[in-house]
Amino acid sequence: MESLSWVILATTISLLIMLKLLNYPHGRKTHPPGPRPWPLIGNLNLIGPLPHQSLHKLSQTYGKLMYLEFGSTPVVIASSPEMAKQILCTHDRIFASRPVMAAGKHTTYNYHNITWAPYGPYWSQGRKIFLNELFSSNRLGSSKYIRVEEMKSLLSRLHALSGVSIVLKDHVTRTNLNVISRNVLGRKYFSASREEKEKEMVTFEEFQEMLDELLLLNGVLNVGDWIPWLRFMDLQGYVKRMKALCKRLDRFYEHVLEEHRARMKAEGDGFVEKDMVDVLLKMADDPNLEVKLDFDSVKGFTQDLLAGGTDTTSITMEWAMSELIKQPHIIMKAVNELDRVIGRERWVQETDFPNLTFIDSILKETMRLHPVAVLLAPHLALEDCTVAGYDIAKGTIVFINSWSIGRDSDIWDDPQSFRPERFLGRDMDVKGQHFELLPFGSGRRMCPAYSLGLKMMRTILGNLLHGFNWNLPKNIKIEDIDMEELFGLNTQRKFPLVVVPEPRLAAHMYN
Ligand code: HEM
Repeated sequence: MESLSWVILATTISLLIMLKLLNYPHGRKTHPPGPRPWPLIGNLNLIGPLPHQSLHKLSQTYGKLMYLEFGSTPVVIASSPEMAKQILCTHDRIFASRPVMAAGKHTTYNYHNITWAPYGPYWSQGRKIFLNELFSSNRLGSSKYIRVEEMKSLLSRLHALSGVSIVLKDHVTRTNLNVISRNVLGRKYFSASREEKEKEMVTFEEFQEMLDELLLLNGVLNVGDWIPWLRFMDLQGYVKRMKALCKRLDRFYEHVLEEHRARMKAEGDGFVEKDMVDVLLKMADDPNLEVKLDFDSVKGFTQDLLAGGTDTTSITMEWAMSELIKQPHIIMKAVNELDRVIGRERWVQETDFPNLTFIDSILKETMRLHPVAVLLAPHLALEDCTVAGYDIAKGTIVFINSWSIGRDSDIWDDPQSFRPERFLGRDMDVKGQHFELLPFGSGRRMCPAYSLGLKMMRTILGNLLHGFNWNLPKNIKIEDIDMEELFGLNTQRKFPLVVVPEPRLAAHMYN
């Protein structure tokens, strides 16, 4: 009896494999060109540890709209401005959802945040809250003092480290996390070191490590997502890690919410929202809200804000400084602009940016070559659709390869070179209207906080260059700076950039 079952199973699998091979491409649908998928694994064998680079190479053979199968899931990759425009603008609504994936389920309270929420009333209400309540120009204006204070504190911290080798990203991340947590949570909930740990439940390093793990797990190719019948085995152990991380993060959010709820209760009718968690908690209490928010929503949204606002900016700063240190003449040009526009007796402010066109070009050039979200976030086709004459079936997962678009020689002269001048006098911004440059995406799912991200990056980069000369540690030469990447939802340098700051302005400026 047992051997009969084995024969039936083997025959069924062979038949399935033969049907798959005979039926490629499927039915009458003409999906975009792409490599022939293998049974069971599809094209996963072609994807290396840096998926955006593997896909970039494949697109040079198969074209700017390419069809693959990851396991049994249909996937389309768009690698040109025109194809990105088709997905994010022409057919924006059809591609406005997110796929169901383990990261959304296990690390964001079962899709209760914005980033992983499927397109629908919950997402659209959350997005409105982000845009109208949390990132409105009024709110960004009234929290400017926090950004100014934290910027000053970064500059004096770096001044105290003059002549010392530092991991630049750690310092910028700390500043971002301070800004974001004061905005979102009302204060810094992290103690500076383990010695001070009794003051708070988590140190800055521990929280940073949790965020790194979160971003990594949100970007990994988890086999169970693509080959559903293997899901239960959790072959790479990612789901186990997601669940463990979620528990640790949840303890932290519970602690934050408990404090906020206690103040809300104590103040009763006189309660006034002081931070974003207050705003969200008040909404969770609102019976008239179109879609009910619960405490998981408050935690999910809070996590979006903390994770979205911290690493994105510091990773971009680290890439910018890595490129600049390799080309000191660009730093000289930037510093000349700063001396001319700002002078030596004040720091760069957010309002200076219309006059700092070269620094702005450095930022754009950094985001062209090193977009943090190299594949944006996955989009899901909600309906069958035709793009550039090809059929894309409902349920297809679409990635926009913004890394590849930034390296396309049809669009960019000498694309591999870091040349900020290419943006001078060119009418191209990063706000989702120019599909050649999409660091924040475009359309309905575009980053809702791009304006905060830009404010932070511009002032940090401007002041790092204004306040310091940057050297490499003695034993490191410019040729030693490699530009290897580590893939994740945010793609960062594989090896952190170590630099030595030397003050450039008079000592009183740093106090
Ligand atoms: C350098 C700064 C930043 C960059 C480059 C960036 C980039 C992006 C990108 C590429 C997306 C996905 C777009 C798509 O799916 O097509 C995104 C979405 C998102 N970002 Fe940002 N971001 C930045 C800063 C921030 C900040 C400061 C926050 C919050 C404080 C934030 C919160 C979010 C959220 C919640 C989403 C999900 C939107 C949705 O699915 O509807 N980001 N961001």
